[in-house]
Amino acid sequence: MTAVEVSGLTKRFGSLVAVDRMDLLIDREIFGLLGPNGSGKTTTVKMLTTLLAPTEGDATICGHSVTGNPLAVREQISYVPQDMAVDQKLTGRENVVFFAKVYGVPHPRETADEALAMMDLSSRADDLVRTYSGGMRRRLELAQALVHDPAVLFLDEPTIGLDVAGRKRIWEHIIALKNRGMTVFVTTHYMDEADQACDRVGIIDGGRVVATDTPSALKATVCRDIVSIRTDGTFGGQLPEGVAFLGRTDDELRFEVDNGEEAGLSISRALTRDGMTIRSVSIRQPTLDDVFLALVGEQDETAAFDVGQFSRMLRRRA
Ligand SMILES: Nc1ncnc2c1ncn2[C@@H]1O[C@H](COP(=O)(O)OP(=O)(O)OP(=O)(O)O)[C@@H](O)[C@H]1O
Repeated sequence: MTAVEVSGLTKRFGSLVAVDRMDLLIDREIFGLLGPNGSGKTTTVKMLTTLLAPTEGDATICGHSVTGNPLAVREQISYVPQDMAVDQKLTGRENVVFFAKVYGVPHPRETADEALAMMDLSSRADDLVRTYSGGMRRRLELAQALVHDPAVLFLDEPTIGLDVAGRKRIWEHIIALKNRGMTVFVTTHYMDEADQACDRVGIIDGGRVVATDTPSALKATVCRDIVSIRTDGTFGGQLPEGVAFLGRTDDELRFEVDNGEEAGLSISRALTRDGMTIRSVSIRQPTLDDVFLALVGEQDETAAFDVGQFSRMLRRRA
């Protein structure tokens, strides 16, 4: 039975279509839902975790309908939102045991210890959570989510606010859970992490899934070299033959070309002729970020990232 089956899932808020006729099949894999701010990721996760009723369509989790049998769905899933509550005045173990009791797990203490061990937290289990690093708190949240042995784990931005080492470790744990047979549905802003860790990704824009595939298959759709040029000035759009404009982020223009080394020079000349100042030129293979840019288009980096939400997250993890 497919772990997650989404069919025509739609959510409208008044005239706004937040999620538009989504179809997905996800099973025993890490599936990353990627999209800019406001594209419908959280709304999707809320519908799949039975926290929000769809306007149309349905989804099943391990065969149970989110609309028809939400209680059965809840038995099969865990959801770790960005702002999950852990009690800082309790120890790690006390937090996880509390969760195990809430779920009615038969042996809460033993189950909590297993979950803590799985997240490499046994040695710090009796320390107060307020002494934990951000990465440890995130692992504690994962341990809490594991106490009732869910078939499907939903994670909202699991690595946001963590340092590089903390992020790497969280992904190692997520991959280990997948290898134990769990299905993991994750939302993230970090393309490089999705590229490395996700078996498949779905790119959502304006509530519509515009592409679903493995990161390598998606990158293969942008099969040429990428020339990325940092500039000042306004891009006039005049380009040498064979050069396709991929998009821009801040002061960086990206182009898709057959031969990066040859094209880098001719594009630079064309931009200079337009009165632009070239700051740097780099040539590389396509990344998932290029695919995202090609499909979703120009992103305002400040809008694509909720600074207030991020600051609250950092304070919470401090
Ligand atoms: N309760 C609500 N009432 C009205 N509109 C809503 C509600 N919840 C979400 N929306 C709108 O639905 C759209 C999708 O929002 P959603 O939170 O799902 O996006 P997202 O991709 O998760 O964004 P982010 O990356 O910021 O979390 C947005 O335009 C948002 O403003």
